Amino acid sequence: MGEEALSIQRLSKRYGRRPVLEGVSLSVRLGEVYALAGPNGSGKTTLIRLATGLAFPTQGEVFLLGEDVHKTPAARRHLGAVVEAPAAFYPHLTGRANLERHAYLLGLSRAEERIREVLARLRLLAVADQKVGGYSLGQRQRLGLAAALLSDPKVLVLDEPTSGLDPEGVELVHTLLAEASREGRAVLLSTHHLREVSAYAHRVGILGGGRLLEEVVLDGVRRYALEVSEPERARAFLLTQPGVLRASLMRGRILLEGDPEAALSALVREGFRVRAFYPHTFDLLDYYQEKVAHA
Ligand SMILES: Nc1ncnc2c1ncn2[C@@H]1O[C@H](COP(=O)(O)OP(=O)(O)OP(=O)(O)O)[C@@H](O)[C@H]1O
Repeated sequence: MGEEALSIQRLSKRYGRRPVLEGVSLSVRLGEVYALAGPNGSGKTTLIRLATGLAFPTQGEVFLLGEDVHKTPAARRHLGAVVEAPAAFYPHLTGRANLERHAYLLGLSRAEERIREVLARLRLLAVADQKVGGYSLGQRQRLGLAAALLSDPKVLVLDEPTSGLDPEGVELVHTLLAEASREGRAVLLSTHHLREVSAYAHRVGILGGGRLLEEVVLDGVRRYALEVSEPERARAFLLTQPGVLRASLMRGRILLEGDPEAALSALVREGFRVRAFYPHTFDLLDYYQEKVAHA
């Protein structure tokens, strides 16, 4: 993971007397995808708008590659963003013409090739020369993403990029996010789709009551659950075995990190009865519901 690209520091926002965000700090590195989750009204969109410099905080700062986005408007040159769904386009212009206009406003010269590239990436070439007024919600959403990528930004900020998309569109966005990460971009996005988040995000921040309740690191480590006789003794035994990195007890089961085959055969050799053995997937949705319920 690269250097810190987006840094949100002690951000607070009030509307009138009503606090919407209170002292939220987080940062996203180059190559990292950070997903914001939280119930309706928890402040995700507000945070995203503040992060892009479109709204001003009551307190706190936002830095894009070291530049304060609210004090130095030029900091936004590092940024590609979709902050409303669907993004606003001229309905009487074609998708391509909308992107040409966007490129002109961004000051991009000789943008035709780049426009073709982002249209292809978002699978919009077939409708590129049709008026946006006739686009489906999903096509409009994808055009928003194409516009966000146009300037080849280091930082992408996306408010619910998969909302309104069909399963194929959702898959396309996931691929795009994974690519963005490989290309070294930093991505901050908001989402309600927690079961999918582990497919593309490195970290998830859970917002509740205007605060960042927790950050969950999705480290991609494979874990296995073992149901075995005498779990405590089996755990202690496993910890002595080569190839076992970690073994912990979780509601009567063993949670294992390490070589699953070596662990399994060692247990059987030692005479433990293994009743079940399966990949353990961290259930972010369960975890999230528990966090939000206790917030
Ligand atoms: N311009 C505004 N003026 C007054 N209150 C606002 C304004 N914008 C947002 N709010 C309030 O701030 C709170 C947070 O809203 P926000 O849209 O950021 O939440 P969210 O987490 O994005 O919700 P959702 O999941 O529904 O998109 C809400 O209670 C909302 O009513």
